[in-house]
Amino acid sequence: MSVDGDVAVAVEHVWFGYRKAGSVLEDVDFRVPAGQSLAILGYNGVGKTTLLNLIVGLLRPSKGRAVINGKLIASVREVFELTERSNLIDSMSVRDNIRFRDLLFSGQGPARPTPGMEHLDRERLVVAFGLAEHLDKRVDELSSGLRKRAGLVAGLLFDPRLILLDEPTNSIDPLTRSLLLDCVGQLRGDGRTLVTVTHDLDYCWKVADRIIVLDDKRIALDRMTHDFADFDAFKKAATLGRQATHTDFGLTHTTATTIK
Ligand SMILES: Nc1ncnc2c1ncn2[C@@H]1O[C@H](COP(=O)(O)OP(=O)(O)OP(=O)(O)O)[C@@H](O)[C@H]1O
Repeated sequence: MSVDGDVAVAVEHVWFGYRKAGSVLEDVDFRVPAGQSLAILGYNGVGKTTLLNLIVGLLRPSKGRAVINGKLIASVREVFELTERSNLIDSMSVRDNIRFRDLLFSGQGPARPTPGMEHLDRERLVVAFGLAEHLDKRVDELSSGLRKRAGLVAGLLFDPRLILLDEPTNSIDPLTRSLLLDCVGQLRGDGRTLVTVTHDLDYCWKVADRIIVLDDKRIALDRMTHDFADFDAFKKAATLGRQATHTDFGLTHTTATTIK
């Protein structure tokens, strides 16, 4: 089964459910043209991570298909997925994780620049994300922000063409966030295909060409970001026009009632 030439990812009438959670996605259908930066949005638990896992083949649709175009993206090496727990093995150091990836990918796909394994601490990505001093720490000894940075760098070092990011801006500090936005902007400028699952609307506005909003198991909105006049209009659409209402949580002591 083939995919149209310039399509990097095809999600075709996909249905999926977990045994316990029941149906999660119903008839989800879209294509990601090569070189597009797509953001997938939607409220907690709507099925965004599930969709990413269907694309990379970790899950199998009950109906339809989700495929990566093998003509454009020829090997596993060219696909990088940053998962929420990060794509690293906890019990190994960051350096060993990168070595392991290098070993796994050696001989796969067309010749591409490989990270200088002997001088990892001097690799541009490692230096830029401030990882040099953390290379020999075990992943499970890193803070969650450092783990995210390490996961990103370990994936990007191998020059992927299809980059799938699950909540990349979660738990990172403002400086790293701005580095990440810069980095994603450059990857987008370089024609890589990006699919980001996120709640970060500012990230979408800055580095996504298109947003898909999932709601109630289906695609509720599929729009190009340049279609919106300004960030406020974008934000309204991306949140499906819903607004938080004021809620009294009963946590204040402004009333003089005491429990006896
Ligand atoms: N392994 C699993 N087994 C059973 N149910 C699951 C599993 N993973 C996710 N679910 C359920 O499927 C639904 C979709 O989960 P998913 O993680 O894809 O949502 P999400 O949109 O990424 O959420 P969030 O924004 O909170 O990260 C949720 O109801 C979740 O509880």
